[in-house]
Amino acid sequence: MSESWLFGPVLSQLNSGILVVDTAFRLVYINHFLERHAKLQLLDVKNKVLFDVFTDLPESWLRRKFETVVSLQTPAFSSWEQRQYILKLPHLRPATGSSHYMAQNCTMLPLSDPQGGKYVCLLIEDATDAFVYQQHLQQTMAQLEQSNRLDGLTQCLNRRYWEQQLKLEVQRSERYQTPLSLLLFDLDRFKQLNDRYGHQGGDFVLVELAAQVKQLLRDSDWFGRYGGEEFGIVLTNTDKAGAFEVAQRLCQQIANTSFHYQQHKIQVTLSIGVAVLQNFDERAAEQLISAADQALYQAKRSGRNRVLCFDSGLTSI
Ligand SMILES: Nc1nc2c(ncn2[C@@H]2O[C@H](COP(=O)(O)OP(=O)(O)OP(=O)(O)O)[C@@H](O)[C@H]2O)c(=O)[nH]1
Repeated sequence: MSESWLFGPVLSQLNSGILVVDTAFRLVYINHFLERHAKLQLLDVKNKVLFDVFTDLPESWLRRKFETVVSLQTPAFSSWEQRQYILKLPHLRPATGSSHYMAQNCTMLPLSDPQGGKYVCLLIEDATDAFVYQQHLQQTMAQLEQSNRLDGLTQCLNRRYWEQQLKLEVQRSERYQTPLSLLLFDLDRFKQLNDRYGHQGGDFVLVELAAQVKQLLRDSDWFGRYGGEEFGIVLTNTDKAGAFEVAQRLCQQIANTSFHYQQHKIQVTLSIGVAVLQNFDERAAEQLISAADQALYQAKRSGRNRVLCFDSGLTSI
């Protein structure tokens, strides 16, 4: 008994693409799924060369694949992870991020007719759901990684990540014999500011200040929030003179800035401690922080709104 009554409806209802070519790459068959997605009719394309009908195909790759399938008489596969699609077909989903085309898992099957004619059948399975899911996952992972590094309020680096970078920079500095400096700065009389403008006013100043500071730094510097209103900057490839210059510019620029909060113009000043990497033992990063912290403490004690450097003695500029 012939089963053609069965195959016709099944092939036309199938939610996967079927395409058959002979050994000269002439189209023998496409099913309804492909007619619909590629906006073609089998009658119009039958006997035409595959690459003339689908002009975007990876021709030389596909020729090699099909020839191997015919000569070895074994199937070949291509997943969307290796090659997102073979046939450039639009997908039917509303928004899928970076791709407008259907991601595909493809199987290439060797076929023979009763007269011994050879063919390749390309089965195309729509894998766009898996592709979209993976994209969302990657985006979420990237966002997570980002938020793991940043301080939630000011969007500069959080202390943990900043300290990791400081340690790495100390090692790099040792390996390449380059100078490394550290600034620790703290807002002056920030408690008064909070008392006067409320905690939200204080937060506003921290956010705006961080944005200003970022603009003054190089991409290679590491700017992080060390604690409440205390921040640290690792200045790569920067010696004492360079670090002083950056610190002073920062100090002056912030002192000359007004932060506009509600109807208020808020002025703040910074005290900054500077330290330069001098030894390379395993506690070098901690010692550098401690030296900058001592300089910062002295800057506070000697009147605030100033830069002090820690070296053999504490030097004011
Ligand atoms: N708004 C706001 N305030 C914070 C935050 N973190 C810490 N603070 C406040 O910062 C203030 C720091 O006060 P102090 O350590 O006394 O220092 P100061 O008033 O800045 O005085 P000096 O450092 O001596 O100039 C405290 O009132 C903290 O509550 C924050 O995330 N947001």
